[in-house]
Amino acid sequence: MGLLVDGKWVDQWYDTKASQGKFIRSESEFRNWIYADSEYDPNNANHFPAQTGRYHLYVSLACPWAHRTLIFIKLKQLEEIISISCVHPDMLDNGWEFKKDSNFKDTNIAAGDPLHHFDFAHQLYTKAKPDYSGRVTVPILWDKKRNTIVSNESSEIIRILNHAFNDLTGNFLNFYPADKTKDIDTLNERIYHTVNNGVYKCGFATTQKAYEEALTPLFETLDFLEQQLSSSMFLLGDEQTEADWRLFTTLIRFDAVYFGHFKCNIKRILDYPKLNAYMKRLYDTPNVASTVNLQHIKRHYYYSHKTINPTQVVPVGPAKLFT
Ligand SMILES: N[C@@H](CCC(=O)N[C@@H](CS)C(=O)NCC(=O)O)C(=O)O
Repeated sequence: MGLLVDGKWVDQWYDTKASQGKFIRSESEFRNWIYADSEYDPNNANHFPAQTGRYHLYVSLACPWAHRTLIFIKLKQLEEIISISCVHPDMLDNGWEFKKDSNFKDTNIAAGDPLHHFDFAHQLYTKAKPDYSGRVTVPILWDKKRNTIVSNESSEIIRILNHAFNDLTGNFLNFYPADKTKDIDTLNERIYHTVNNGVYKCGFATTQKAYEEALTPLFETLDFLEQQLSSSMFLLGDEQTEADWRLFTTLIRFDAVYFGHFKCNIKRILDYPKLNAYMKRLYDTPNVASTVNLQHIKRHYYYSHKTINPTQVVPVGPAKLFT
């Protein structure tokens, strides 16, 4: 685990000393946008045009943020428009790596970097910006034409995928409809801070206080969501929205990883009847189950985070995720 400093790779774990043991996530750096023809402005350097075959999405099958983008590729039927490949689950001294490994083959997604044949994801960042300083994260949405990173911010990549390529795919499913944007944003805000990032705040905390300060709101939100789901199929009624998919990728990792490895162990998702049934409903959405790779998920967290799990032993359980 490390980061780039002025374009040079430095192997360094998260620094929590300056923040009283708290894990603080850094902001994503590449924040450009892809637009459909009618909205694209060629004079704006932050605009990229929606085109078939032009973009490549680098994901980790272990990563909940990258997982959102992969789910949107499936929901929006973008496989023929955007190519995809995945990194190796182990994120060690060199950060994310592209090495191919028959032990971690995914039947749905090719491994490696088919565009540049790089060894490490940090090489993509320095190709896009030679003096880049910051973390090297996935997902990475790459433009093959301008040879640069369009975006490395999953919340924005899913908004792009939700809309920009509609005319090319003919898929007009909208997970961020105009009449629900306020409610989605409100839910996203709470779920991001207390659940999506909340589990990381628990897991990467280096003081008891910082850990407990993250644990309490995490379970308050899970209790709230259990209530919320007592009267509807999805978080905002009987139609899926972006908020559901942002929550799903954390829920599906919870019992297998966050409960043990990140010490989020007041309750499992299995102990929440409504949340568990909801997670199964989302999992059963066509083409979604194929995006869930528990082998990559468990291996990544337990093997890569040596400060939390120095033996790197990966647990065998849980026996089941669904009731
Ligand atoms: N805000 C980013 C966060 C992405 C992120 O933190 N990804 C993790 C993997 S789960 C990562 O690549 N971490 C590497 C690091 O922090 O050095 C997003 O949502 O896209």
